[in-house]
Amino acid sequence: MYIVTAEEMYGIDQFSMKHTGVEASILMENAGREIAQRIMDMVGFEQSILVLAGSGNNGGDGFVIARTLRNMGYQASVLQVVDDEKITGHAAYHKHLYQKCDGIVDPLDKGREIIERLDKEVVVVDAMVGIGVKGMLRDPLHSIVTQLNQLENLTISVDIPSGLPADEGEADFIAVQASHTFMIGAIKQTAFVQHTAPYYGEWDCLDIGFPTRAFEQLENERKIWTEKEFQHTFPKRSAYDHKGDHGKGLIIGGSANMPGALGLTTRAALRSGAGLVTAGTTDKVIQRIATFCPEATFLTLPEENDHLQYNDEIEYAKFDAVALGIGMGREATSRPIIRQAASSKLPLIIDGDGLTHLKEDLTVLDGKEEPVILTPHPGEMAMLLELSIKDVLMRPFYYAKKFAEDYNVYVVLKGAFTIITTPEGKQAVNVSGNAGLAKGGSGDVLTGIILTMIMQKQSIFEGLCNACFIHGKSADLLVQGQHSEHDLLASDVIEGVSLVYRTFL
Ligand SMILES: NC(=O)C1=CN([C@@H]2O[C@H](COP(=O)(O)OP(=O)(O)OC[C@H]3O[C@@H](n4cnc5c(N)ncnc54)[C@H](O)[C@@H]3O)[C@@H](O)[C@H]2O)[C@@H](O)CC1
Ligand SMILES: Nc1ncnc2c1ncn2[C@@H]1O[C@H](COP(=O)(O)OP(=O)(O)O)[C@@H](O)[C@H]1O
Ligand SMILES: [K+]
Repeated sequence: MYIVTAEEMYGIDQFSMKHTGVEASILMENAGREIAQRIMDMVGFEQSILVLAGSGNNGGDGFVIARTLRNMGYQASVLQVVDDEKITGHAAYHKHLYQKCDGIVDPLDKGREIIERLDKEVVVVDAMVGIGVKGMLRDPLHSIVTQLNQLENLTISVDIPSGLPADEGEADFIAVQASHTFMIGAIKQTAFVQHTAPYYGEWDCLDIGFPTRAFEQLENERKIWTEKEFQHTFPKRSAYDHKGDHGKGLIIGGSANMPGALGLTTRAALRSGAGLVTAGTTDKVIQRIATFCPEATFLTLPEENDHLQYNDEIEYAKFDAVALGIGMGREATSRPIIRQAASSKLPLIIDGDGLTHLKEDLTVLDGKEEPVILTPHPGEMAMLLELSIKDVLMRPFYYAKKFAEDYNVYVVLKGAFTIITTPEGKQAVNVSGNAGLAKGGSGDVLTGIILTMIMQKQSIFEGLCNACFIHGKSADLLVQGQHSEHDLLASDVIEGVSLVYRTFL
């Protein structure tokens, strides 16, 4: 499923109409009928349904929904939240149809009273404004939305909660707080932005017949990565495989105060299926983590002040990929390791403290031909871009893409919705995972899984998406079973990888 801005959605619309000849009022009929079907799955005959219809095509969807529900025997009526003369075009056509089918339309001047007296059992369908919203809602919509948000009624938004912008980057708005949103044709970008996502409530995205080609012509490819994509792309193993077929990974990091991080990454890489994993770290760290990952091999690296020190004896050629920076600390003596690893001919993952070192000298990426993967959380992304965390959270798609393109790297911007971006700007969002992962060590586990995935027979992009999917799904399956979001530990997430494989493969 594609993730779009408002402008891209209008582009899909125009393309579909131009290239297939489908009419806008038919798309509206499809949208309204699909959503009505979903409402019927949720609501009983005994409940009344009040559709709030606005002036644009979103309101037009509302009239189709009300007509379909009434035809199926439901008690539905429309409160028109704009004056009659504002209803034009396809919305006017569907209003006319609705009224010809004996549909009731209450006018705007009754609006305040109707909403004030609304029984809490009444289901509200919000078809006031869709992706055509411009700026802050004006009255009467502003006051209707304020009123509505104080009620506890089940509220189902059509396409997008009214008032909410479809595009990231907007801070000032007032919007319907929906219980459910049924998006039409494609997922709107703000469904994955931290301060706007909660307005959608639970959501689903419905197909209304836009042709695939309409999505393929989009300049920015943004998709959601779900179990379908995971199952479709995850490489199968052959009966004759040997350990060399599943990658020899090197993990460099660890310091006296953070030995566990490296242990988590190493064990996660092993559990997710790497052929061989070597942890390159100080002798002290090896002593502390060796029993946690008995299948790993170790490479003792020199240290100074309990931190890794640059050394030119690492034989990179023996490995297929490197992950670097985990629990490494920020001592300047460790920094040259980044340049050294970047000059190896291997795919390179830079995580945690490695990103802080990288920021000191981004020229280490110059001319590197093999894939480089950065795995920042929003704080690290902000540090790399010299912005505030608030800026990054406001436009995560834009900033991840900008950095990926500017530096020719893959960016895995972590969070409740992790955004994976290729150097060409293609993006995917992983939605698996839960707040049980908001704990120290979760990111280290992800890095281990990423290392393994990029060494398997799949593209780097697919490998990154699958790694994020596995990591989040492990946490999801574990909190559905013996764990909760409170007690879940990063080390549990490693063991949960088995559950993911057994459930989905
Ligand atoms: N072919 C299509 O174009 C389809 C469109 N669909 C629906 O059409 C919607 C987009 O339709 P439109 O482009 O007509 O736009 P909308 O219906 O989203 O909104 C435009 C209307 O909202 C009013 N408005 C905008 N900003 C406002 C503000 N700040 N305060 C108060 N009123 C404001 C405008 O005056 C205008 O009348 C989608 O969200 C979707 O629900 C669906 O019917 C599917 C097919
Ligand atoms: N609320 C959440 N919902 C889903 N995933 C989350 C949530 N919070 C954190 N995560 C995931 O957990 C990981 C945390 O990584 P990071 O912040 O680097 O942690 P650490 O540095 O402690 O290892 C990321 O993969 C992130 O996507
Ligand atoms: K709406």
